[in-house]
Amino acid sequence: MKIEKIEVTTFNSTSKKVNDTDGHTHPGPEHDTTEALLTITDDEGNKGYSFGSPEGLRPYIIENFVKKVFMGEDPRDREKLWINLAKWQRGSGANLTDRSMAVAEMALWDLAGRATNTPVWKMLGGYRDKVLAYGSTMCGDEMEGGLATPEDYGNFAEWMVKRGYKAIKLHTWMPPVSWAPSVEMDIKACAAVREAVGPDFPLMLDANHWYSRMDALRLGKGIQDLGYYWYEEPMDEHSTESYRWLADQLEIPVIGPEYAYGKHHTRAEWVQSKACDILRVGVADVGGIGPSMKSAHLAESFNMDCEVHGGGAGNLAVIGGIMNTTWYERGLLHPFIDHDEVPKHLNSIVDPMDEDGYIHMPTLPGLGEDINFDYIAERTVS
Ligand SMILES: O=C(O)[C@H](O)[C@@H](O)[C@@H](O)C(=O)NO
Ligand SMILES: [Mg+2]
Repeated sequence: MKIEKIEVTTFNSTSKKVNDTDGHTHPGPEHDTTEALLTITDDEGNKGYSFGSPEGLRPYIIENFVKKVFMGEDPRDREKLWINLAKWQRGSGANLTDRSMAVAEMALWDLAGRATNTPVWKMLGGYRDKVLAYGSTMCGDEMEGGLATPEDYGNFAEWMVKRGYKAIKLHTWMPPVSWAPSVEMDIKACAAVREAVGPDFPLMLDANHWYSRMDALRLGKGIQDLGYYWYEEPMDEHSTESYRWLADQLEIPVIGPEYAYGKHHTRAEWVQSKACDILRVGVADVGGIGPSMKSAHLAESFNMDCEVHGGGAGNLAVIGGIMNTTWYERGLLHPFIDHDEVPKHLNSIVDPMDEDGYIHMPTLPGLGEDINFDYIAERTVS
């Protein structure tokens, strides 16, 4: 098997989500967008697919990095190809991102799964065929009836419990909301949710990223008193020592890192430094499924859980292949967003949740995405 073709199909679609000036996602008016599909084809006609952004898969990235490393190589040699791509990253002038690496690497996994009629989560070890989901809210906003007040969070939590979620994570208010960040308001929102769901329901807080140590400690103690299950990303994650300092002072488990650069190497530093009680990894954050599995296995070696950041086929596959995890992050949710609505470029969502709150691993070969190729072909722009 030899990689013969690497193509990016950019196509028109629509979205009901918009990003604020801090990059956080919120509901918005339906608008046109462009998406991108990477296709890798080998000399036996096997194909692997992976969705990404047109910017992350732009010709400069594909021609100068992905093709240089992948073309002519055996698509099954994922570790060799990923390492060689990672070596290019250092000299790429920050053009080759972990997220772009992840899209390219996941297309290799998808090709291998489709070629052998095997779901990727089974190739990764097939540890579980279903996983409980937690409802992960969007960041707070100032929308009437949205996530604008602690009561809004409490009401939405009641809805999520009725929908079947067995845990809930809040993302509270962050800039550019005019008065955010606010430790007091974060604690009020967490208290309203605790009140809404009762004393034993698992709750987590994913805070503002930019709090100071003292504010992060104050907030951590506040949610600790409310019996929260884990505390996530209250400070800039590039200060490992700040998280070691915080974790040392709190009973509530501190989880991370989510977005700190450095892949599985950074995660090794966090475990070694005792900067987290639960490790965090996501395919987009560390460059794909391979480095995610390395991170999860690292945590396992320390009897530590590793909770996966974000939804989607790649993260779900990692969860299906590892023992030391409990949840699938389903979201980001909002009262104005129907998470069960099927994106137009798919025939079905990859993470339907049953009435008991479980996501079942996909049965399709490869990553398991049920791609609507006709829709993509009809709206291809390049
Ligand atoms: O807006 C963001 O920072 C991300 O969407 C983030 O909130 C979300 O993916 C997350 O932190 N999950 O844990
Ligand atoms: Mg997070």
